[in-house]
Amino acid sequence: MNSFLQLGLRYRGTAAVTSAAIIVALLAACPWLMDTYYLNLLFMIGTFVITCTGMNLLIGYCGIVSIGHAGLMATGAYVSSYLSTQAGLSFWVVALAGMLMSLVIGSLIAIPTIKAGGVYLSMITIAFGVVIHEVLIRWDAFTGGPLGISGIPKPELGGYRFDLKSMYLLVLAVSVLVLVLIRNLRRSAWGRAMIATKENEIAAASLGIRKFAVQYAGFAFSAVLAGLSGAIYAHANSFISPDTYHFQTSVQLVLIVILGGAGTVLGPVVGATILVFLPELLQMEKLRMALYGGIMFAVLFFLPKGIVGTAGQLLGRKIRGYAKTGPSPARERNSETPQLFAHASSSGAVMLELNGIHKHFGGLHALKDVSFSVATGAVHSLVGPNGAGKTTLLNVISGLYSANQGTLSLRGKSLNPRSLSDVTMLGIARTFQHSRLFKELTVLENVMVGMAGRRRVGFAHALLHTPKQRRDERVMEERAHLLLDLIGYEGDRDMPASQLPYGHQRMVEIARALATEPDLLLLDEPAAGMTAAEIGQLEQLLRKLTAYGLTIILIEHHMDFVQRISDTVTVLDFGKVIGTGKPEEMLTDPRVIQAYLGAEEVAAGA
Ligand SMILES: Nc1ncnc2c1ncn2[C@@H]1O[C@H](COP(=O)(O)OP(=O)(O)OP(=O)(O)O)[C@@H](O)[C@H]1O
Repeated sequence: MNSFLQLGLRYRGTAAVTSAAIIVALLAACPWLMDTYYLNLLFMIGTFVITCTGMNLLIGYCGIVSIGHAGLMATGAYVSSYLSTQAGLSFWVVALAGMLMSLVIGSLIAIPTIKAGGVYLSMITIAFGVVIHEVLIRWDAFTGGPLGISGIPKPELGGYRFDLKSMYLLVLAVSVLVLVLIRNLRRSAWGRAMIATKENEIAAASLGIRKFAVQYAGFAFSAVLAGLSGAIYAHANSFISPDTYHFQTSVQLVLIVILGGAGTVLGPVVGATILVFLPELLQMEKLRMALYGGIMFAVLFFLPKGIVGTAGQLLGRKIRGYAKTGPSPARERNSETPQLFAHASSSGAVMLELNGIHKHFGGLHALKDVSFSVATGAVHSLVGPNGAGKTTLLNVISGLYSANQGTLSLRGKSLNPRSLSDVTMLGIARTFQHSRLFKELTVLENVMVGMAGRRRVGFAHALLHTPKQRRDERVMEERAHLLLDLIGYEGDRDMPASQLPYGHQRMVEIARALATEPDLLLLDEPAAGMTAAEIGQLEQLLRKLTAYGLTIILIEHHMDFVQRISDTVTVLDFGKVIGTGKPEEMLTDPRVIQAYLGAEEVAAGA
């Protein structure tokens, strides 16, 4: 049955490639099938597809809504037009120069944009678009001012001068290439890292993913594509002026992505086709902005996932680039995987040492002079009533918070973390009190994204789907399967994580943390919400991990579980350590019972 299913899905994959090839062939035949009016419209769609595929990377995958990309198109268009009209350089050289300048300007704008984040992010891009538009109007010597640049020559290749037909074919070829590149990227560790950062910055950082690196890569690539599309448009049209790169153009670009479906490979194609044809069909040139506003409102209200995203949902499967052409092939489960943890240190030595840790939140003193050490290969539990400071301590160890006072050392070396991702790379992984799986990613991808910090190939390898990228991807996929075997996950690994029952989410989150190859694993209430059977499975897993040499710090409220699994227990109350010792001693200590139950209940019980 399974092999029938796989055969069917493989057929479906081949059918998709064949259909795409037929559509491209039909589009390539268009110059001989239609008049110049429609060919011009198709050409416009192509230039939008190139820019908006880059913007889709930014909006749909990185979660950055740029409303200033018209400024980057203008950069490519003006630099290439200036160089070809003033210096007589060939289109191929000036287009490259336009792309490079867009990359430089895009990089300059990406830095403050990514650093600012949140609502300021889009405001910076709007300001950028407005500034560029002003520059185009006022810098006469370079831009020709309000009159723009005219007489821009058509590209030439080996003595052949391009006309509308060949420009259209060039745009078609570039659009197809760009769509393939983005599809490749989405299926790589870079694509997974981008989506992880967009969904949950903190969880992504806890896997060693540096937000700036992945978002900058997305911004830079989108800037290059905007520059390229600007250069192609300028040389096809022979004339450009500031009017082409108005604020309205930036809004139109965002609308194309959202209408088509942000985060879907084909979204920009569908969005651009509708937004180019619709005003023509409705003869609404003067009311174009009002029409865009109406469409934006309708899409956000009725189709928040855009046309392709919604169609994918309705069809019951994803039309996204990452949708696999078949389920992961049937494989033998392998729950004994010590090779995954070959680097773990020898037991007995001190793994982590905390000395006089203090943490304040304004007037609240959440941690007061916390000191204890954690032995390698041990399960060290942190217990204490609600608000005692357990999670705060885990946040300090994992680098999410920095301590106001005190020192930490890992394997005898001072742990002076600057960020969560730095700490992960030093060999500390964590889970969170409430599940933070990435819902847009599948179960398998959630585990694979845990390897993105250490095992990500170069951006160019990911874009081009090189043999090295394919090799690395296979290794990561195999490791992810082994980790899912290890946690005893029996369900569908290609299912989106959003559909997992809660207990499974917690276990998959542990597999994801293990994918970062830690020596020390921090678990914040992993058994919360689990059934008794699932807690039993968790217990077995933790025993196996410590047998492989991992050290575990566990926050848990299930005291019988803590008693069974822990080598050492530290009890916190009001941010202070009230004791560290063997579980049977600590959990029966009157101070601990009092901290949990409160003095009055203890007295009443006595
Ligand atoms: N980011 C923060 N800003 C302000 N106060 C905080 C912050 N994080 C924690 N606190 C406060 O610090 C104290 C300790 O909280 P913490 O979450 O560490 O306790 P806990 O022992 O993990 O509790 P629980 O078992 O309920 O999770 C609480 O009073 C909490 O409100």
